[in-house]
Amino acid sequence: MISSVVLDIEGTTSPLSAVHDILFPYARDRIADWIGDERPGTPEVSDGVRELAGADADVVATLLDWHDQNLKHSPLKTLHGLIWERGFLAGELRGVVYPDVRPALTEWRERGVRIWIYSSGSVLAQRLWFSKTDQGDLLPLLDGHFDTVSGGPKREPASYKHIASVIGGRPDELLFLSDAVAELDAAREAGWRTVGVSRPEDGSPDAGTHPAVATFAAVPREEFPPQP
Ligand SMILES: CSCCC(=O)C(=O)COP(=O)(O)O
Ligand SMILES: [Mg+2]
Repeated sequence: MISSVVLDIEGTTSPLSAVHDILFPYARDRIADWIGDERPGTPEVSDGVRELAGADADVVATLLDWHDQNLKHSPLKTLHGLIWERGFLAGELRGVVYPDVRPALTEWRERGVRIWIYSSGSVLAQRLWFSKTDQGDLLPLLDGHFDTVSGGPKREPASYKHIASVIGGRPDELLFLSDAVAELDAAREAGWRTVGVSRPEDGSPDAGTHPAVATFAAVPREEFPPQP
């Protein structure tokens, strides 16, 4: 029986375009000024960049290069979250989720299933994203969040073993939903159940050897606890 569902964001709960066309450019435009003006988080982000890229690395150039390559390095994702926080608080940004997400999360919770987010976006960014969506505040439907700092890299089976040890339950009681086959492969290698989300709107690749759905409404419920 499924006890927890763990959800990716980009391409799974939310359109790729909302992240790539809105969030990412918003952050890129502000990276140089944020570091140059030493705004909050700058020392930690800069230390993290130098740790990964070398002590002599040009911090801003490295961050911009990582951003342009869509690398998921934690210092960049931390900085994204800090920049987006300003945007959310100023009302310039808001979360976007597919219409099938809220009804599914509500139903799964009614069945007693716990729901978690695991994204490369920082936990700060995730919480902002789900607290101010076009469908209202979804945070009350979520049990917790993992990012690359608290969960580890998303393509490593060890990350899923670690998350399992935090949320509890046998691996085969845990279901991971993602649009990325490499992430699904890593979760399956850790013993989890997997469902690939291939959203036609996103032009998502198919889910390889994983069961695939186009919306959360189609996620098979046979292994979920019954509805009360
Ligand atoms: C609102 S979190 C922003 C998503 C993000 O920064 C990202 O890199 C997408 O990663 P995901 O693991 O959700 O595919
Ligand atoms: Mg994704």
